[in-house]
Amino acid sequence: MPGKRSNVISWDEFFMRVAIAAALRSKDPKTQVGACIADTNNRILSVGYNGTPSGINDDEFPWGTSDDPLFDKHNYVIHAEANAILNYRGSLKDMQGGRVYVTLFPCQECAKMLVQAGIGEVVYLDDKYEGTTGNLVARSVFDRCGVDYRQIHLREQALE
Ligand SMILES: O=c1ccn([C@H]2C[C@H](O)[C@@H](COP(=O)(O)O)O2)c(=O)[nH]1
Ligand SMILES: [Zn+2]
Repeated sequence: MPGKRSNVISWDEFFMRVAIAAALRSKDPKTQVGACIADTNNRILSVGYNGTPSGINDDEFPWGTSDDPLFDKHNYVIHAEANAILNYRGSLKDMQGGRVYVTLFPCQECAKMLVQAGIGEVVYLDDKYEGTTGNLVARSVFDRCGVDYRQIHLREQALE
């Protein structure tokens, strides 16, 4: 009888790859973000990526930044973490102590939302806004609210 495969990917890697797959759906030409929420039993609860509100066609949306707030994408886009929380159709109680896997360290608004959703740990890939005010506030929110956060790095993985 053949033995079982042993070189399977870890839960961390699995959920982060799901978050990456979600980010691939993003129409933002500069920054694509994906989020995957897993519960304490390693079940995926929800997934999201940064995109426009459902009433705005993301194919026709002007995806730039502008001095005019009405034409700046930042004022319209729903962040990946927010979409992951909002996409969940079950009870928010299910997220208590769960983990969110994000391809980019959350902004301060998402940090507050993740705390309120009951997320216990943030696992992230990229931190390209490290050191900015929003990034420092987000870390402060997590620190004050007892939410752990850690960065992971993915290795190349082919199916064998
Ligand atoms: O917590 C976050 C922070 C940002 N995003 C999204 C929102 C925007 O679509 C991009 C950021 O655009 P920049 O041009 O890099 O400022 O990332 C998110 O989903 N979650
Ligand atoms: Zn955000």
